[in-house]
This record gives sequence, C-alpha cells and structure tokens, in this order.
Amino acid sequence: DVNVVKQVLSDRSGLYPKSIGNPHIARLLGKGLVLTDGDDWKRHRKVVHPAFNMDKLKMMTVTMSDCAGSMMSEWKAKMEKGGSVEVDLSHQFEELTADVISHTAFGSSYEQGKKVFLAQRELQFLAFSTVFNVQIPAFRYLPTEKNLKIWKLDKEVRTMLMNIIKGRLATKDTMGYGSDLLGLMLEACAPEDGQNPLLSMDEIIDECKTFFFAGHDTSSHLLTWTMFLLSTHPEWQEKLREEVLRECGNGVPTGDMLNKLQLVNMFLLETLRLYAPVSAIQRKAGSDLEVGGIKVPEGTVLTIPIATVHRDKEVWGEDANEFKPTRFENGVTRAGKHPNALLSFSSGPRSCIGQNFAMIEAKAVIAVILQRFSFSLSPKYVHAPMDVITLRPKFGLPMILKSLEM
Ligand code: HEM
Repeated sequence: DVNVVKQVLSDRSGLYPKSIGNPHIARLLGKGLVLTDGDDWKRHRKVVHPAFNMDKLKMMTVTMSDCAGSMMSEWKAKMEKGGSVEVDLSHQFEELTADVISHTAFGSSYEQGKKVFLAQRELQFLAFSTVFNVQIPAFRYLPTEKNLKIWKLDKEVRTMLMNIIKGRLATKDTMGYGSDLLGLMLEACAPEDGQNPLLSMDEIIDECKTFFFAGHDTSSHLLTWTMFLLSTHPEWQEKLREEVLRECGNGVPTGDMLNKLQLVNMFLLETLRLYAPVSAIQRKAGSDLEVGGIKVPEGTVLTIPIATVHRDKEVWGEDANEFKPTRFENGVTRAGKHPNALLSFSSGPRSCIGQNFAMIEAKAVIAVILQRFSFSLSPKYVHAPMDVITLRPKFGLPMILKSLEM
C-alpha cells in the first residue's frame, strides 16, 4: 500500500531507523550517509548535500561524456568490416560507471581514486559472498582467512583515502579543495572560526566509500536496462535518437542540452519503474508501532517491496506490466494514481542524494551512444533478471552495435 510506504519513508522523527543485517556491509560503509540515523545523519546530509548541487553536476557532464567517448573508441577499434561489433554492455557499463565515479569524486586524484575503487570492489565481493548466510556475531571477530583478507583490504582503502584527503587539505590555500565530489564535500565540512570540522577524518573516509558503494552498481544497471529496452523497442530508439540529434547535434552534450531531452527522461523513468536497480529497501520499527493498521513490535524489519509497488495495477493501471514511457509525459507525480508511487530513488528525507547525478550520467551516456550507434540485442541474450542487492541481467547484455558514422 503506497500510503503505508509513504508513512514510513516520510517520517522525520526517527520511528523507522535503517536496518542492515549483514555486519560486513555495515563495516563496508561505516558511518557513511546510507547507514547513519538521527542527528548524525542530519550532520552528514548537510555536508554531502552541496556536492550534488545541480549546477555543480551540470559541470560534470563533460567528464561523463568523455568517459563514454573512451568506451566507444574501444568499440570502434574492435569493429569488423561492415562497421558492427558485439559487446557485453552490462560489463562495459560496470567499467564505465567505475570510471565516471572515480573521475567525478576524485578529479585530479583520479589515479589514486581508481585504486581505492578496485580495492573497495574486492571488499564488496567478499562482504556479499556471505550476504545470504546465517550471521553468527562472533564469527566476524575470528581471524579466519576471509576475515584477515577483509581487514587487510579495509586498512588499505582507509590509508589510500586518508592520503588523498590529507593531500587536499595540505594544498587548500593554494589550489582550493577542488570541484569534484570530494572537494565540494571538504569545502562544506570546513571548520568555521576555530570550531571543529563538521565531519571527522573517519567520517569523510566513510562518505567516500559510500559514493562508490551507492553510486556504482545502481547507475551501471540503469544504463544496462535502458539499453535493453531501447534495443527491444526500436521505434523508441529512433525517436530518442531524433530528439538527441535535434537538441545536441553531433557534439558533446552540455548539461543544459541534456535538460531538454524530455523523451529520454520519460524513457529512463519507465526503465526505473520496470527494472528498478534497487528492488527493495528496509527499515525497522524503532519502538512498538502501528503500521497500516497492524501492530508491529519494536525491532521488526519492514521491507518496502519497490519492484512489487512498481507493477501494481491499482497504482499504475491495467497496463502496469507494459512498457509505456508516455505514462510519464506529465511528470513523475502524475504517472500513477499516487504521487509517490515511483520509488526507484526512494522518497522522503532519506531519498537518494545521488539521483540527479545518476539521471545526468544516464542521459549523457545514452545520448552519446545514440549519436554514434544503432543497436540490436544479440541472439545470445537470455532474459534472466537477478536480484542480488541490485537488479542485474544474470548472463550479461550482449548487444550488436553498428556505427552510424560514414
Ligand atoms: C540509478 C542509480 C541509483 C539508484 C536507483 C539509487 C537508489 C537509491 C535508493 C533506493 C536509496 C534509498 C536507500 C534506503 O533508504 O535504504 C538511495 C540512497 C542513497 N543513494 Fe542512491 N541510487 C542511485 C545512484 C546513486 C549515486 C550515483 C549516488 C552517489 C554518488 C548515490 C548515493 C546515495 C546515498 C548517499 C544514499 C543515502 C541517502 C540518505 O540516507 O540520506 N546513489 N539510493
């Protein structure tokens, strides 16, 4: 029931704190924005918020398109006679979004940032390999082979991030903090008149780790499912290409140009509805409560089933299971029977802070691909969406791309 979902997600009084069962994930993100609650969360959100200011994000579009440009140059280099190539887009977008987040978060410190990303990725794989196991609290303190590896990697990530941050702080008087996500965050957290910085070194490190965790797979899967739907709806592929060429020509799209891509926007929203990269989120009851008329004891885990709400006929109409981007032509709040029915980025105070970043990135990447390539699904593709924390195609997304350049 979307009204019950709203009751939970719009709460500002701490009735429904976050619920994270896996201790490795908690360790992975530490005190970053995703896992904090209460006053700590408010302090973190205040510091991170300015980094996602729309004007700042628009300036990052060139970086995003440049990263996509390098990916497409590799496709061109592999092209066979006749100008076509088959690639696994799911894998390509994992690499691309890693590059984008490393560049936009760490700018001039990109090389070190990429190393952090790779170490953190390994840490993530180790943490997720136990996500569905029964959690025995004492196990996380035992020096098992896996725990030793996790502790070593964790220390490496921390040291690398601390060195990047210390470097920034050392050069702030001559070069400023920098205009990347890290620089903007350091600026917002700088101490005023001899007071302490808003976030400690450990908390800034945890925010950097959170950017990688929260902003990588999610963005990558949005691109993957968008390309899947564009290839299975060639008439939409044509319409979107026409719009991109009309608004952006053949050059690198600017933030303002991307803003005018209405059909692309509608297409992305419909993709987010049918293939939401995060298909469920969790909270717990902070005390004995009543939720949707049901008595819920303190500590009960509440799961918000985003994917189920997104296909609910009572909310979206009889065509809820159909792919129909035009349902968003009058905006997100009017697409369903409830204004808060699209939950891909959640809603309320704890909604995704990176949603504008993700939408701009998706528009920039899809626009430059449409400018240069037409594409169709490879016969090798097997439709098997798999939900492991995020929703991905189990066997990848093999796609045949054809160059549109003469
Ligand atoms: C298509 C891409 C994305 C999707 C679908 C997505 C989805 C979500 C969802 C559903 C939540 C709420 C989680 C919960 O309440 O348990 C969330 C929160 C969050 N997301 Fe995203 N996200 C995306 C991209 C990003 C990016 C690019 C970043 C940063 C670079 C980011 C950073 C965050 C952070 C920090 C939070 C926690 C916000 C808070 O609790 O105040 N996300 N995201």
